[in-house]
Parts: sequence; structure tokens; C-alpha cells
Amino acid sequence: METLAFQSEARQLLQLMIHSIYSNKDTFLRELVSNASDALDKLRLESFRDKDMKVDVDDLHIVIESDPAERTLTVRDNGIGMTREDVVRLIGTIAKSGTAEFLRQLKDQQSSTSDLIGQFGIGFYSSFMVADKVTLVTRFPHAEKGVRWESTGESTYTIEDVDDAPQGTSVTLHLKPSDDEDRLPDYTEPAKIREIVKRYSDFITWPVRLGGEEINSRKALWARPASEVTEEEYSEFYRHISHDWNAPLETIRMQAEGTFEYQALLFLPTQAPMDLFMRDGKRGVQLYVKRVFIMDDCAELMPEYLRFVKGVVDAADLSLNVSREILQQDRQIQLMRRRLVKKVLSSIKSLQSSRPDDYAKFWSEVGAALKEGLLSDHDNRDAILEVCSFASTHSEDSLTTLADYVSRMKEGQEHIYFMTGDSRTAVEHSPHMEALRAKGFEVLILTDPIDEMWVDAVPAFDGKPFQSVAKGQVDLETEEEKSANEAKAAEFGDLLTWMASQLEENVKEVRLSSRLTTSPACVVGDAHDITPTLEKMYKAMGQELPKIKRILELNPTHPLVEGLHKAFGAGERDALADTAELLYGLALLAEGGELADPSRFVKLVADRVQRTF
Ligand SMILES: Nc1ncnc2c1ncn2[C@@H]1O[C@H](COP(=O)(O)OP(=O)(O)OP(=O)(O)O)[C@@H](O)[C@H]1O
Repeated sequence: METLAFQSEARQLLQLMIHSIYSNKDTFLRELVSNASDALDKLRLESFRDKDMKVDVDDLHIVIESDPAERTLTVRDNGIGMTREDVVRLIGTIAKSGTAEFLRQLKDQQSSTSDLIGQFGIGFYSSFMVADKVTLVTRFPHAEKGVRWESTGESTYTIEDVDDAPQGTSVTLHLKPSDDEDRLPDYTEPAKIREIVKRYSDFITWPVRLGGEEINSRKALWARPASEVTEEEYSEFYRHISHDWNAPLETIRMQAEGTFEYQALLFLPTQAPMDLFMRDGKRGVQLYVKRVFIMDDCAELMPEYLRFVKGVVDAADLSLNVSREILQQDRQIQLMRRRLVKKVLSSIKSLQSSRPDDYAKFWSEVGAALKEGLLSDHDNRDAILEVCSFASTHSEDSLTTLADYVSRMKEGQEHIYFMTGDSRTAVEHSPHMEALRAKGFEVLILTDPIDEMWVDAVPAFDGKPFQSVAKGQVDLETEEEKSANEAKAAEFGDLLTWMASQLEENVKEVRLSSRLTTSPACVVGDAHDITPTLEKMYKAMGQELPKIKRILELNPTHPLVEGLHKAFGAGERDALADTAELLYGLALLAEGGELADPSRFVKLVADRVQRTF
């Protein structure tokens, strides 16, 4: 027998369970039954794949046994079991993504641990809420010996080989004394066990037996008429497949009959899954064939940008040993996926109109993922744009849809104006916004990294082209203003050419601006240039890009520019070279950009300030 220590994160979680003030302790049984059900699914799949496997899969089941005298409760399955290495890895450590984040949040807000336990998915360790010792005996089909694991949930566990372990896993809880005050019922009572299984695990497709009797109905929710399924049943099922504690925000059911029959039961989450933006993040739709679980995380059923959608698709006409490769090539599957995506998007759309507050919360949780679809899903681009919301200069604290933006467009306004940047403040204070603000045009404020990408790919919404206020020529002038500006441009012509040659390493053109009212200068990109933020993102990913020169725009009514023009006319070229450089530096700083040589800039400024004494 070997005694091993729990990994430190596992130890912290166990402590949390042992001293849990969490009121709903019944959920430990849901977790054990859920794990047993997963183990049975896995064994059946493995037996499809490996025809030589010498395992009896005819009577896969879960048995619950209780012994009031010994005060034990056992949950046993004849599923896939675990090897010794599995036990150490899966039960002794926590490899789950998001654990570190979970423990950090826990430190931050001690008071509401129960909410957090739930969000994280409590799993096997929840046994320690109700037991002071847990014994697990398990055997993997190909292993000769079984493994016996035991722990009191303190810092160590013991592990040893056993000769006579049956196929599968049994978990025996040595229950704490029941205690009404601590809300700890007597879990050896059959009526209590029955009640918990009925409440949390009724839909489990495998038989759950207690005293020789089957105590779950095993009816797949998606196969029952919608009118007969309660909200609570949907929520429990959602918890089983998503490991999310919250009830789903929206339940979506779909059914197709005819040549390719399927039923779908999908859920939108209230909260973003922990792994939404992690590299190994999972997609949430499971594939069943005629009520039999086939695979998790089925990429063929839901595109990546809808990875927060959880649920089940049960197709009647596929073979039970269908593989990913077959799914990828199946035209019916592609058609089905298209319909599922449309249905999900239309459900979000109706959420938006019927429950605006819920939609707003939903958007704040998963909007950044959904917007990825603007790049990857051309067919549904318009439908995605319709359910998007953005910050805008129209309101400080609420977001706007594009339809609402369009309804507020001024007479004669042809474009949907936007500006991308790192933060709302940076965008609002950027010189590029001045003329738009002065003329009262609304500007969308786009600060998600993904925004930098889709704005280049999506040309228009509802026939109105998107226009960056920091790119190309922003055409806001009246005819009179235009002709006045043309006259100015002629007047400033020599200065502009001279400045362009002074700054040629950094800018490709110097011109007069129609977007500035109070700042002296700003830097803008050509319509198809990538933005500085995007340039930074590419660099962060290790991609070197050729240097991108932008355009310097001057505000001819600003005293600094006027002064420069005068001095230039008087022929003081040499002394003005530094001024040109300073102006360019100021324009960069004003948009929150970075100077190539900050120390040189500081020296130039200090020099100027000195001359004022
Ligand atoms: N009855 C079982 N048979 C086989 N493997 C099991 C069994 N119970 C647990 N395991 C293994 O141990 C792992 C950890 O279980 P645990 O319940 O802690 O987390 P989980 O089921 O992965 O996630 P969750 O936190 O959502 O419950 C499982 O993923 C599974 O691989």
C-alpha cells in the first residue's frame, strides 16, 4: 500500500468540501451518478471501437446500495473504470482548466463560496461534504488487477492493487452522522436516495438500480413532448451536460422529420463557460444516435464561434459507430448544422427583443466569441450583425444594436462610423473623433481585439457601409467648407510638401484635415491599411510586418499650425525641422500611440520649454 499526497490545488478544494457551508449537499449523489453514467458511455464507445475487447456490455448499469448499520452508501457502475495511473492523475490532482482561476476567485470573495463551488462543477470531491472517508475500487477492462483508493480528504490518500475487483468502479462513502441542524439528511434511507435520483438524474440513459428496482425513467428529454418537460428537468439535464451551475438562459428545441431525422435540445448559458477563450476550450454539443451517446464536443454540429451553446443532437439515421471523418463528409450533417446555427441565431434575436435585460447580460458574457462568426461564417453574417451590440458615443452606459444606430442616423449620413482602440477613454479622447463630435455624428466604440479584424472583413450593415473615423478620408464637409478647404490646401501646399520630406521615414503623406477641431494634428491610415492595434497584435503573435507608414493630418486653424505656416513662409526652415517632428509626436501620443524614440521626444520638448524662461 502506498500513501500519496494530494496536489496542493486538490487539497484546497477538498478542504472546501469538508468544511462546506454549502446548503445543498444532496448534489454529491448527482455527481457520482453523472460520473458513473459517463463511464458507461465511454465503455460502450470503446467496445464499438475495439471489437476484441473482452468485456460484457449487455447489462451496463449503475447500482446504489446503502447500509444503515455501517452508515455507508455505495455507487457502483460496470463502466470503463480507471487504471492506477488514471486514479492518481484524475482523483489526486486537478488538471481541469480554470482551477487556478477558480481558487483565485475564491480567495477574493470568501463569503459566497457556495456559488463558486457550483460554478466550478463540484465533481467527485463533493463526496467529502457528506462522508468522512471515501473508498473507491476500480478496474480498467485491460488491467489484470484493480485499484483500491481511500482517503479521509485530509492531505493524503492511500492506493493499493487488489486482485478481485469487478469491471468498473464503485465509490463507497462512509457517511458522517446525519444532522438536521447541519442540513445533513440520512442518505442511507431508500426514500431519500430515490428522491435525489428522481430529481437530478432521471434522464440518465442507463438504469440506476436501488434494491433491484430501477429508479430512473431513462427518458431522453428531447424525445418527450415539450409540454411535458418541466423547467427544472431541463435545468438538471443542462447541468449534467454542461457542468454549469446556473440554470440555462434559454432552451431551444428542434425537430426534423423526413429523410434525415433528428432532434436537438440546445441551451444558451447565463454565464460564459470558464474555457470560452482558452486554447483547448471545448464545444458544447453532444451527438447521440437513437438515444445512444456517441461523442462529446462535436465540432461538426456547431461552429467554433457558437462554442458556448451546450446540448444534444440525436440523429436517427446515422450508424452507431459513426466517426468524425464520416461526419465531416456527410452532406446531411452539414445541412443539419446549417439549420442548427440559424435556429440558435434566431433564438438570440428573439431573446433580444423579448427579454432585453437578459440579452444584454448574455451579450456581455459571450458577445466577443459570437463576433468571431463575422469573420468565419459568411452565410450568416447579416444574422450575426443583427444580434450584435456595441458601445457607442450615443450612451455612456448602455450598448446599441446596429438597427438602433441606423435609426438614429442623421439626414444625409451614409456611413456607420466606428473607431477601434484599446479602451473607451482612449477612443473618446482621440483627435479623430473631434469633427464627428462637433457635427453630432454617432460613433461606435469598438474595443474588443476581435473588432479590429471583423471591421476589415464586413463591408456594410443594412446597405450602410462601415467607415473608420481613423482611416481614409472622412467626408463630413458641406460644399462651402470644401471649397474653403481647397483654398487652404493651396495656401499650405509648400509647407505640406516640405513636412512630408522631413518626416518621410514615418509618414507617407502630410495633408490638411477635416476631422480636427481642437487638436493640432492627428495620424490616420489609408482605407485599407491595418490599424496600429492590429499591428501590435500581429507582433505579439510573432509576425513581423513591413513598417506601415500612415498619413499626418494638420488642423490649419490651430494656432500651432498657423504659426508654423507663418514661420515657414518667413524662411526659417532649419529651426522648423524639430517642430515638424514634435507635431508628429504629439499626434501619436494623442491617439494613445507609442513614440519610436521617447527620449528624443522628451529632449525636444525640454528644449522648447527651456526657451520660454
Ligand atoms: N465512476 C467512474 N468511472 C470512471 N472514471 C471516473 C469515475 N468517476 C470519476 N472518474 C474519472 O475521474 C475524473 C474526475 O472526476 P470528477 O467528478 O472530479 O470531475 P469531472 O467529472 O471530470 O468534472 P465535474 O467537475 O464536472 O464533475 C473524471 O473525469 C473521470 O475521468
